[in-house]
Amino acid sequence: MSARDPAGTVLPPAAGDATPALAVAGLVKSYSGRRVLHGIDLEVRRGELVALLGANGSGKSTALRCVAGLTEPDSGTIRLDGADPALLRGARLARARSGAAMVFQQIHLVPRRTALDNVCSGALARLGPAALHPVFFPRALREEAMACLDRVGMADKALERAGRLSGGQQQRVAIARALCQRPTVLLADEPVSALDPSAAEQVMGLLADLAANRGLAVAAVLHQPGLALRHADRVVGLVNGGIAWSEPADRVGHDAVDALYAPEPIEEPA
Ligand SMILES: Nc1ncnc2c1ncn2[C@@H]1O[C@H](COP(=O)(O)OP(=O)(O)OP(=O)(O)O)[C@@H](O)[C@H]1O
Repeated sequence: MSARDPAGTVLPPAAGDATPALAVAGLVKSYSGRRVLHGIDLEVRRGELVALLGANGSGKSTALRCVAGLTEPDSGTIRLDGADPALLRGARLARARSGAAMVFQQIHLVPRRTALDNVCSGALARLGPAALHPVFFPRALREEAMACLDRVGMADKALERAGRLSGGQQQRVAIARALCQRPTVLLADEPVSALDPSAAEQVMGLLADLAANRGLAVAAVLHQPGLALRHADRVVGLVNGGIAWSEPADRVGHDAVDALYAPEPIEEPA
């Protein structure tokens, strides 16, 4: 079990804690008989931001969705904090699953509700369906949600309706909502694709900060190699459902990035 601060955020591990927050091995997934993931291996440690790059259809989102439990893999193992959700049932399964929170390009806040109420709903997995309705939000949850908003620099917008916030602000609120789930692993699927360059830099800086200073393990699918190289600790390149390379960000060369997006050679007729 990871150590947490009073607001529930994971703290950096004690020296010597070798269990990766996320360990994926041999992940295989097919849709309608067509294999789209060919045995993915991926580890993300607490304190680390890993960016996944690859062309459209290379399997990045499918890999994240398998980790989040939104898609069932054909085979392979996924361990969250050392536990394999596929082997768990009931409350233990729910606890393991809530260890991985996800944010998306489409932010999916409830626009009529305040930022604070949206963040409180991140506790749904812990508190049950009652957490869906603001009338039932306990005071301690509201305080925790405020701490999460503060962490993403949005405390001053807590009582603003979510629909009135800018795209970048909404994504920050969505990240705060994910934090309110008290995850160890934060999965971000194209978190900045809908944002302007300045907001994208800020949100990526926030994700890097949550990894470096809050001990979260962050895996982010990105379509902007520059953002990946600037903010990630490690970059993983996917090609056709397989991992082509995995390197510390400061060792990734332009050629390796360009190769991910090279068009498939057109086969000449015989
Ligand atoms: N629900 C689904 N049903 C059928 N095929 C799917 C489904 N989801 C994804 N695929 C297919 O799986 C392959 C990998 O898709 P995936 O969305 O994981 O790729 P991606 O790298 O995230 O792409 P993009 O950058 O375009 O979002 C694609 O060929 C896609 O068409």
